[in-house]
Amino acid sequence: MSARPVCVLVGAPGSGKTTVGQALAAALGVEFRDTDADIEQLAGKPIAEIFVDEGEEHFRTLERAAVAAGLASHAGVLALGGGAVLAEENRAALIGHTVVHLSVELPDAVKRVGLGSGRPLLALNPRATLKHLMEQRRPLYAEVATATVLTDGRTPEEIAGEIAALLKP
Ligand SMILES: Nc1ncnc2c1ncn2[C@@H]1O[C@H](COP(=O)(O)OP(=O)(O)OP(=O)(O)O)[C@@H](O)[C@H]1O
Ligand SMILES: O=C(O)C1=C[C@@H](O)[C@@H](O)[C@H](O)C1
Ligand SMILES: [Mg+2]
Repeated sequence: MSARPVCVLVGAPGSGKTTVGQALAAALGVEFRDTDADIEQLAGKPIAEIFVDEGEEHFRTLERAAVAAGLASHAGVLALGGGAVLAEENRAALIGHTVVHLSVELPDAVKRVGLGSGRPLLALNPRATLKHLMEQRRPLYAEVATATVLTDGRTPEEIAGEIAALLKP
């Protein structure tokens, strides 16, 4: 069945895509879907294990397929993995969609991801890695976003409420 998401969420690790996405979907009364969870379900193992067993390139291949499938078939809120915007194919696929960038600055992102457990790219030195990832990706999130919502110092419910208001026709 063909459908399109009411809202696609992008942002750095710890920006709250999964947490805010679930709150937003509940507020709108629609389903929530997360490409990271789709990939784990398809692969039958956690993302951290995919990185160890098959490598990041293989993960990115699975991610491009999960992004394309989600954009083509999910009618609710769709959260993308933090690195999905790195692929030109994914950025092109997002054109024409309602894409909200959950922006976060380094201090809040570090607090939220903690020691980076379950996030293979952040396993070593989470603060320095996050700083680098965020600098590299900020222009890419801005490129695909149709709106940017600030998340620092705000609760997931407040953020979801702002996005829900933005989505009203
Ligand atoms: N606005 C917020 N305020 C405080 N804590 C938050 C906020 N948003 C998310 N968190 C917490 O930060 C952690 C990371 O959030 P979440 O997993 O939703 O981020 P994400 O953007 O989906 O990350 P990833 O890219 O790794 O999937 C969780 O423990 C969550 O409870
Ligand atoms: O920032 C990233 O590159 C990633 C973020 C997560 O959502 C997962 O998609 C994976 O751990 C890679
Ligand atoms: Mg997530």
